[in-house]
Amino acid sequence: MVFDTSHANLNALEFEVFGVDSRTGFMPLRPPVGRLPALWEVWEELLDDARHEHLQPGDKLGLSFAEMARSERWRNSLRQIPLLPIDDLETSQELLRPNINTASSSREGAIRCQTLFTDTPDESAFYLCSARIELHGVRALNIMRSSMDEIFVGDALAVARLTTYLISLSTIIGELKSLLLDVRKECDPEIYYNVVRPWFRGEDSDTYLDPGSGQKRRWIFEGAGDYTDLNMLPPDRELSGASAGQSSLIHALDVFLGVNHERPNSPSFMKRMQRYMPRQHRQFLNHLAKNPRPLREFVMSASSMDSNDGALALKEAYNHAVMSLKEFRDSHMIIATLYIIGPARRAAEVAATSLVTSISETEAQAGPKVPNIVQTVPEATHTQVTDDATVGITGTGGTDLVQFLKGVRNQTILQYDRVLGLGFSYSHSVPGRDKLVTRDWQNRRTSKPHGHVRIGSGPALILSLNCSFLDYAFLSVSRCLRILCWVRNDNADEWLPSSTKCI
Ligand code: HEM
Repeated sequence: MVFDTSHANLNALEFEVFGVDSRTGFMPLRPPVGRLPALWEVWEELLDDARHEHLQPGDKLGLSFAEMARSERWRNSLRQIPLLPIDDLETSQELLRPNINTASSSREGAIRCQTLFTDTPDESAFYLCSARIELHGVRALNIMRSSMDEIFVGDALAVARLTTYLISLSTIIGELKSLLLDVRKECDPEIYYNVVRPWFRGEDSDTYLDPGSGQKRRWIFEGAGDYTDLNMLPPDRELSGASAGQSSLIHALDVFLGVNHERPNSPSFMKRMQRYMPRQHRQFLNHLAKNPRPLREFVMSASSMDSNDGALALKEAYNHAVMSLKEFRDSHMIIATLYIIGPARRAAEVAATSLVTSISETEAQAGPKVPNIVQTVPEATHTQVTDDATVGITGTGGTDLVQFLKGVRNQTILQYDRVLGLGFSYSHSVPGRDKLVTRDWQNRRTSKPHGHVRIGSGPALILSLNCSFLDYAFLSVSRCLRILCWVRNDNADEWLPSSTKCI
């Protein structure tokens, strides 16, 4: 099978043009500068002070007066430093990304963190986990590049090679999953949640109650303007917290495999996170997305045009790679549960217990009638984590994390299902009604028929479709009005073309 090559300008992706190195991928080739040039020495000194003083987040449970005073002293010295010139940056738009710490900043085994908020091994392990994934992902990037070349050629040999590449890609994604799960070896969930994580909340991350005023407080970025609501921030002033959702590698895998997280009316979280990537990496993703011959479409047309072993093996390899990415996201949900949801619940329980204890102690001291007790005690004991657990837990990138992570996982599997149906197609009339068995939203195979589709003759037409949208039975009318669909042979536990199996 040979494809029209008239607009195939992506036969060899020029990764280097986009700052993607063939050895380190999205990670910089050289170690980052240890200290900024002399002009910015005053910033470096402030950072030294902050580390020396062991500053604590303002909402830390049991923050002492001494700690509060140290933070305030440090903030005062910050307020007094002169404004340093950044004219060059302003005119050249060098970074083109919002102004906050991000997930982006060698060999895999030889990396270490230069600066930490908390100086804990747990914080270091957390960053190194992301860095190792990014570095290991170089193999995936190289596969993408070679795959694009094969798609450009598009003949039978290319289909065979692409199949091999996709099989390797699945293995690599599986290894990324193991690297992710390895974070558990050196990063303690309680330390991560209570000590490390508060440092990288952004403007849109968890809000929490100020123990003094009882009011919700947010990060205040002094001098950043009078914006109090994220929605009022223009795109270049939005200040999200750091999130590995900014990992260029995972975005690249999505784009390459055709996993689409976009929504019709507002930019998706994933799109928003791309603003926090280095400019060139964002451009790389856009370039990848604009590929005139995306992988998924290639696989779909190969398997609809040809039902030979090669095309079927390609489809299987593609599906397998999508499934691996879905499994990566399953593991990621396990990690998010272990590191955020679990500790948030436990912290809320501790806070609730100490609230009850405080109330009973105060009642015991003050006698049976204690006016205003409910107002004073919660102020002294309420913490950000209680808020988390009762209101809904927010990720550092500002998402309702449980709902969000399930959403992206489901979006991944959607691609798998759609292609799964493609091997089975027929082009003209089918007697009677076909029973249509689908996979449901959670990807559980349903054994009972969900609906029926009735097919007319001549140019095939769907006369009635009786299944819900969420079942998303794959039905696609191709250019020649062929209807592609599948049916399930319940006895043999396999999917068959509807033309060979009419139930
Ligand atoms: C202890 C480790 C981790 C925790 C607790 C964690 C937690 C989260 C949370 C809460 C979100 C929701 C978005 C937000 O509001 O921030 C998220 C998103 C995301 N994280 Fe992680 N994460 C961890 C490690 C990683 C690593 C190592 C990677 C890969 C480099 C990664 C990749 C992603 C991606 C790509 C998203 C966007 C959603 C998706 O594509 O599935 N995470 N993470």
